[in-house]
Amino acid sequence: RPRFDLKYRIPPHAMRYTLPNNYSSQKIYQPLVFPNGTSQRLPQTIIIGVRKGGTRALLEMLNLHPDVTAAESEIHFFDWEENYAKGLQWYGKQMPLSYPRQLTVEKTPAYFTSSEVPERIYNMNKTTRLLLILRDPTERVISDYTQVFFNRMQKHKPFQSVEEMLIRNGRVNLDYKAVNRSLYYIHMQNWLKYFPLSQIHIVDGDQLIKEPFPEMEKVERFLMLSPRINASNFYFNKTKGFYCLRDGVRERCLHESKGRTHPQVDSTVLNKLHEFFSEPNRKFFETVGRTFDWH
Ligand SMILES: Nc1ncnc2c1ncn2[C@@H]1O[C@H](COP(=O)(O)OS(=O)(=O)O)[C@@H](OP(=O)(O)O)[C@H]1O
Repeated sequence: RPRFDLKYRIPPHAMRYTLPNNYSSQKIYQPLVFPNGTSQRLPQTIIIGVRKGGTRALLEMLNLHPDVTAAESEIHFFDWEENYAKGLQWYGKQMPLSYPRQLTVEKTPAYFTSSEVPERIYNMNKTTRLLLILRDPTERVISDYTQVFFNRMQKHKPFQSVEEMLIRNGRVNLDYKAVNRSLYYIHMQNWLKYFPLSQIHIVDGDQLIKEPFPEMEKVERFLMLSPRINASNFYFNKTKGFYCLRDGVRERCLHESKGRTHPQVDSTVLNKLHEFFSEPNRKFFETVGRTFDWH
C-alpha cells in the first residue's frame, strides 16, 4: 500500500508533528465498506451552482449515468457553519452508497456565491471536479425573484413586485441579493484563487433547457465518464414546456417548482437590467475565455 495511506489509520493527535501546518482534522474520513463493496464516498464532483441555473436538472440528468450516484437533497455542508462544524464524517454520511467505479456528486447551488466555500472544498480535496451551471443573468434574477415570490405567497407573507425589488432610485438595486448572485465574474474570481479553470466545467443552462443532450455529452467528457447518456434519455413534454427524463421505461419530469412561469417584467426595467449586466458579463467572458449567448 502507498505510505500516505497510513495517515488514515493513525489517530490525529499522534500525527501532530508530522502533519503540514495547514492540516485539518476534517481531512480524515473513513467510510464503512460493505461486503458488496459499496460505501458512502465523499463526492469527487460537486455542482456548485448557480442558484436557479438549472442545478436540479443537471444533477438528475447526470444521475442517468450508471457510473454516477447523486445525493438527493442539497447538503449545504460547505456554506452552513453548523453543518461544516460537523466535519467530514457527517458530510460523508449524507452521501449515497456507491461502488468504487462510480462517481459521487452532490449539488448545493449556494456554494458558488459563498466566499468561504472554494477554500473549504479545496481543503477537502483539491482535485474535486466542479460543475457550474449558468444562465442568462437577467433570466436568473427573475427566476430567483419568482422562487421567493412563490414561497412568500404560499406562506401568506407580503411581497414586493419584481420592479420594486430590482430598481431603487431609478437604478438597478445592488442591495438585492438576487442581483449580486448574477454578477458571475465576482464569484468566479473566488473560485479561481483555489481551482484552475480546467477543473471547473461551465454548463450552459440556457442550452440545457433547449437541448439537454449535447450539454450532457460535454459533462460526461469533462468527468471522463464513458458516453452512456443518450438522446433517448430526454423527451420534450409539451405540457411542462421542458425536457423530461427517460430512464429505461421510467419517464419523469422535474418537480413543478422547476420551470415556473415568470412574471411579466416592465420592458424599461428589463432594458436596465440588460444594460447593467453587459459589463459584468463581458468581464466574466474574459475571465473564463468563453462567451455565452446572454443579453
Ligand atoms: N428539464 C428541465 N425541467 C425543468 N426546469 C429546468 C429544466 N432544465 C432546466 N431547468 C431550469 O432549472 C431552473 C431551476 O434551477 P435550479 O434547479 O438550479 O433551482 S434551485 O436553485 O435549486 O432552486 C428552472 O428555473 P425556472 O424556469 O425559473 O423555474 C428551469 O428553468
